[in-house]
Amino acid sequence: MTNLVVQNFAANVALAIGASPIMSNNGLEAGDLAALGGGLVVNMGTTTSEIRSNHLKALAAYNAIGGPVILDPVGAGATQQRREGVKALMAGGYFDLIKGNEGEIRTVAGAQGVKQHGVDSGASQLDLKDRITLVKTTAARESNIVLMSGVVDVISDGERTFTISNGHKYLGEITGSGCTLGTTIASIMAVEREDKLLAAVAGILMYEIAAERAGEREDVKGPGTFVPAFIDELYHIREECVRGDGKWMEAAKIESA
Ligand SMILES: Nc1ncnc2c1ncn2[C@@H]1O[C@H](COP(=O)(O)OP(=O)(O)OP(=O)(O)O)[C@@H](O)[C@H]1O
Ligand SMILES: Cc1ncsc1CCO
Repeated sequence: MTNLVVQNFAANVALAIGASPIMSNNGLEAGDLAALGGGLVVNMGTTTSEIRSNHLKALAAYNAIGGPVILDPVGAGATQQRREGVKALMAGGYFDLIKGNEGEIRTVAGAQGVKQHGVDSGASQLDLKDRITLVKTTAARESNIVLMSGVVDVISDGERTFTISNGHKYLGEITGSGCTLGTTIASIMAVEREDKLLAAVAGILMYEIAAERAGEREDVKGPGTFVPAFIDELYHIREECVRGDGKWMEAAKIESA
């Protein structure tokens, strides 16, 4: 259940990595979809009160059978409606993973006075140490996984915390890079059920290493040519995985925090 801006992009990212997307804004069919064994992304990017009620129905359906659910509180710190929306969703069920940029995760954590001017985070207000502490404590409080994306991503399940420094600047110059990172993670969480943090880290690395490969290509001249190259590189990493070739992971820049 993603926003109207990125639906097509998110479906293409899902296909590239070998997942099987279905864009459904109808909470009444969520029970049938949950039974298929996939994951759910609840993305608040273009939410209305009607969409929120569908999100809550879907959340209940996936929670009922333990299917993995991700919350992407897009633009959470930008408007009062979105701040209230985050609270309503978090009170309405369990999210296995909450992901967002700095402004969004600060809002999820309950910080006052966060001022996002759009869906982007804007200039960072926190140093890396404070970002790590915020992510770790919020994950411990919610008993789930929290991912704060950015140039350096911070992810924690409250006990294990990692920073990941892969990615490419063009990810910050296109719409939906955070949203489709959520699509990627949800797809892997649907398959790797034992260790959700491992699933999420694998998704981040696949996504960001594909972005690095795309950004370095000679045919990529800027954000416009980056998007199709990025989808191709996600597809290439998926093909390498299918062949049992895991060399792509040697590019991982991950540290325990
Ligand atoms: N300058 C950058 N260098 C490397 N990676 C980046 C950069 N900017 C963003 N990213 C990566 O892009 C992805 C999305 O992160 P970002 O924080 O930009 O999401 P977002 O603000 O929620 O995006 P959107 O609202 O456009 O969906 C992450 O994988 C992040 O690591
Ligand atoms: C630009 C934009 N506005 C609402 S959702 C979205 C896509 C990036 O999250």
